[in-house]
Amino acid sequence: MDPTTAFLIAALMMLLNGGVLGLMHGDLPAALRPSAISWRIGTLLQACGCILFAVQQFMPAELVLPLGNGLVMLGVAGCWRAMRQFYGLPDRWILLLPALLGTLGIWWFAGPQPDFIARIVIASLAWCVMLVAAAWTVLAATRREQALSARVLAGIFAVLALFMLLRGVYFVVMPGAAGTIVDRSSWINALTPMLAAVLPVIGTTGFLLLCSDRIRRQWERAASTDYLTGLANRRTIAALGAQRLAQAARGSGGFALALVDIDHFKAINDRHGHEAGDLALQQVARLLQAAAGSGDLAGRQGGEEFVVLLAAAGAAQALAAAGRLREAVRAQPLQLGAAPVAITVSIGVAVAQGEHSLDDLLRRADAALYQAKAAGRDRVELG
Ligand SMILES: Nc1nc2c(ncn2[C@@H]2O[C@H](COP(=O)(O)OP(=O)(O)OP(=O)(O)O)[C@@H](O)[C@H]2O)c(=O)[nH]1
Repeated sequence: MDPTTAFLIAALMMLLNGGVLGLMHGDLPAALRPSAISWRIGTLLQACGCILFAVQQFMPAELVLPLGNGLVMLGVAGCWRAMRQFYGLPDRWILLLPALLGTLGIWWFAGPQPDFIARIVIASLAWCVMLVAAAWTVLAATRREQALSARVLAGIFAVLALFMLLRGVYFVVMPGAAGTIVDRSSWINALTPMLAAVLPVIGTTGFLLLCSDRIRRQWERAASTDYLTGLANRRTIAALGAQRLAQAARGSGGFALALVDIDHFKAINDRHGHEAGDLALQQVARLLQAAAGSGDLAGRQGGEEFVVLLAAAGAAQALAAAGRLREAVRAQPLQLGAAPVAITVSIGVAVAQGEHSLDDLLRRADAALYQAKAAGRDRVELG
């Protein structure tokens, strides 16, 4: 296929893909929309640039080359910006610098000082800088958010950067290979529009997968954690507790459960307001999590009641761990303005003894908690 037709087909594919992303825009969560808009603008600019490349024989070179290259490079900058927005990184005007410098260089070597090789080198460099930066943005983020789609997208950026680099080197090493980028005699010119279409076409699919992966993770997090404290919620505790109970029943590791209840919590709400009550819950959650051992898991059971799954070999170890939880909460009063509010917790502990139901263990811990409350609160009892 000749490069002109290839550029036109590539532009059409880019516009169609941008259009699909546009149709899905309303379904994306508000937080992802700015990034999706930047990606769409990026694909649109690249498509416009490709159309100009396709019709470059019919227009003056000093106009069409800086304009076409400028549009494509700004489009790549748009995709890079989209990635930064996706990962919550700040907007920086410097993101536009490679595209602007590249356009300026191409204008200079198309008009005042015509030089095909210089134009290719400048365009290759500008592309490489932006693509490597975009790949780096995505790869750095995948350390926090491990998504296969992110790796695929980073791979697309990296492969394109490599192609642009090799293309630049090819034209420098083979100076007579072609006179323009739509010259049919060069095989690399036939490949260029196809590879230029990879980012706005395949990359758009990767971008949509990235969005759907982010949405799935957010839903999973929302379904498994408590919205107020960020701890595991009752559903997660039930699932993980049942797992650990089964492991303990098979003899692989001891397991105990601590049911932690804030003392006189209603009084905090009544005296200082519901918001202060929420702050108290958040503080207790933080302290329990910090005091829990590496193999333990703290969760919010509901209201002012927490559960800590303890990797404890026996009653003595479980009581010691629960004692540390109680001390940690007691040691840090809630700072509400000038007056610190003392917070204590009562804890009921139950050690797994071959039960097969977490509810049985919870019932024992609840009975122990009742004893702790009845015995004056701020204490630990074994069930
Ligand atoms: N601020 C706030 N309060 C909550 C939340 N969930 C439950 N509560 C309140 O927690 C209080 C629980 O009070 P009670 O069950 O009487 O227990 P208590 O005052 O802690 O007394 P003891 O457990 O006997 O020491 C009620 O006033 C609930 O309204 C919440 O998410 N935020």
